[in-house]
Amino acid sequence: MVSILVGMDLMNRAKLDSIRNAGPAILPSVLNCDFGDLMAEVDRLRQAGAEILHLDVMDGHFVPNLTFGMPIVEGLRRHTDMPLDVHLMISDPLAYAKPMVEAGADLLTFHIEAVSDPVDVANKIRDLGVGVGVAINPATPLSSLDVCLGSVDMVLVMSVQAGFGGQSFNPVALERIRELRSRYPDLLLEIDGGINTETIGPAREAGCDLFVVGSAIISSDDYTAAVSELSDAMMSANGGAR
Ligand SMILES: O=C(CO)[C@@H](O)[C@H](O)COP(=O)(O)O
Ligand SMILES: [Co+2]
Repeated sequence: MVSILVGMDLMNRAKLDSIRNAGPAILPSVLNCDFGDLMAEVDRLRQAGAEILHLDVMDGHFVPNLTFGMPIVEGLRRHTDMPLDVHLMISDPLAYAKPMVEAGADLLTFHIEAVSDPVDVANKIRDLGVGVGVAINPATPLSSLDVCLGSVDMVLVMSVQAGFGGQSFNPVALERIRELRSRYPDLLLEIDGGINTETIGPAREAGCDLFVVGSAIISSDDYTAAVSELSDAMMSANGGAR
């Protein structure tokens, strides 16, 4: 069991490096895809050029929406070698961190609003051998992250209130990305919510590395065209804020 865990840790750390080196990158969220055809949806996203998957885990308690847990993550892990970026919108991230890692998560992100001791949560997730991220909702003061920024690999700046796909982009996220980028030049920054061809460029100019996109891809009839248009908008923006 120990050697299996050690092997899994090495694999997860390698995937974390590939996430870190992928930026700037588009991460499709499967939240609004066809769950009756999930693995084919993942194949379509992969063929469209996606390299990392973003998985939105919601518990119906921290957010008023319920999605999926370890069995789906584990099924996706067996189906694809893409790194799995797991966004935990749950009230008790430590209760599920180890099972999520065992299911195949490569990067586990908890919400700052959900925990009382974010340093302890970050350290315990890191000890599982995966990358650790902290997410912040638009209404939460950015200063609440200060205590744990030295303990995480990534900050996920929410550009919508966590809970649902298809919401409108909140530009407060751009100010936050700018501020975090200027204070922490090497910190991995991800943005999530309302990212489309209009918003991805400004987010890159603000200094963001990873761009989660749900409905702007999934509501398209042609995932390849959607990813390509997003990629063009992302790459033509000046990412020099870093
Ligand atoms: O975490 C969330 C929502 O809480 C996201 O990952 C959404 O799934 C992104 O969807 P769009 O806003 O791009 O439709
Ligand atoms: Co998300």
